[in-house]
Amino acid sequence: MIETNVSKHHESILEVIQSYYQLTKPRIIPLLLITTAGSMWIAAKGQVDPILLLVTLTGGTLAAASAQTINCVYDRDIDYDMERTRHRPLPSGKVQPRDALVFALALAVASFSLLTVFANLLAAGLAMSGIVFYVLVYTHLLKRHSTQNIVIGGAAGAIPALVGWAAVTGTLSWAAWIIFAIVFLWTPPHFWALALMIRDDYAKVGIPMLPVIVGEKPTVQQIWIYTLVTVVTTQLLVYPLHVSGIFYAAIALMLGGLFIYKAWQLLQNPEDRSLAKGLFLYSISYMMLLCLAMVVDSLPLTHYAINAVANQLHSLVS
Ligand code: HEM
Ligand SMILES: CC(C)=CCC/C(C)=C/CC/C(C)=C/COP(=O)(O)OP(=O)(O)O
Repeated sequence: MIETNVSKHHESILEVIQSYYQLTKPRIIPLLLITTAGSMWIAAKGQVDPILLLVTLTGGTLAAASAQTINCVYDRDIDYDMERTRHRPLPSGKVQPRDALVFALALAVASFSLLTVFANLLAAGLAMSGIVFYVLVYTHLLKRHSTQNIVIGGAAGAIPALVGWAAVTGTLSWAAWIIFAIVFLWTPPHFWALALMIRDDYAKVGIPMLPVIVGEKPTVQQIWIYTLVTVVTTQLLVYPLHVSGIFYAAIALMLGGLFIYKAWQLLQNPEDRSLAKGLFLYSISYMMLLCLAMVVDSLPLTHYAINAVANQLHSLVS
């Protein structure tokens, strides 16, 4: 009897923890952290202090979790009406809105303190501005009112790249803004590909996502343009900025080529949902591998290997 009660108690604690965990929309956070890491490695020229890395990624996680939790509180009405989001902790009644807000505040305070003490005030301030931008500009001002919601709101998702750069250098340089721009420009193809697949859900609750308002063809045209501009922007780190080298340039071109190819296929068949799904899934691998290439390219070992190969080639030719 006692045993049953104890195990029930444990089960409910676990359920509560799981509900709070779900409030943070945890599946998106790793990719935000990968962009932060890519930025940190370039900023540190391949030699990142492991403690600073840990602190920055933890602070970034706490800030993103806070932002997502507040978004869950704000959007609990429409989340209840959409099939995809109905089972989230607030619409399903597992967590009370007030408790979720206290949780979000605690996460934000923890993030700000950690980043201020162990990184710097600029990194901490940027993380907080990410929360404010995502909640105020995207969730409150734009999401329900403009077809440009995710274009402008997408800036919030690009802020972690600035946080990473700031944590390492204490300032923001051109390169930091280029990495910001890469994530910013990548967001419309990433999200609109998904929105093409689930536009009926958004239409049902009156969210003016681009495919709901203008239809498939103009949406895929926009996706096409943003994809091209994203791929061109990735090369600015190589030229004129010279912060990344030949390894990154080659990988970014290959990944970009495939991104363009998939966007082109969709441009030819705007109503094909499996192509939209393919582009959405690829957009995630694309960003992950692109940031990984930034990291590998920045490592001293990579410079060493590329110089060795270049010297070999040189001696073969001469
Ligand atoms: C305003 C900007 C953005 C919007 C509106 C958006 C929206 C979405 C939505 C609705 C999903 C589906 C999630 C679900 O099924 O619950 C998704 C998935 C995802 N997003 Fe975004 N996204 C944005 C920006 C970003 C950014 C900046 C990143 C990271 C750099 C990102 C990373 C991901 C990942 C990794 C997934 C897949 C999650 C999974 O495995 O289910 N997103 N996004
Ligand atoms: C530095 C810092 C704290 C940055 C925060 C950035 C952040 C949390 C970006 C997330 C972007 C995102 C996945 C939006 C989901 O849209 P949605 O909420 O409209 O999706 P839904 O339809 O699933 O609710």
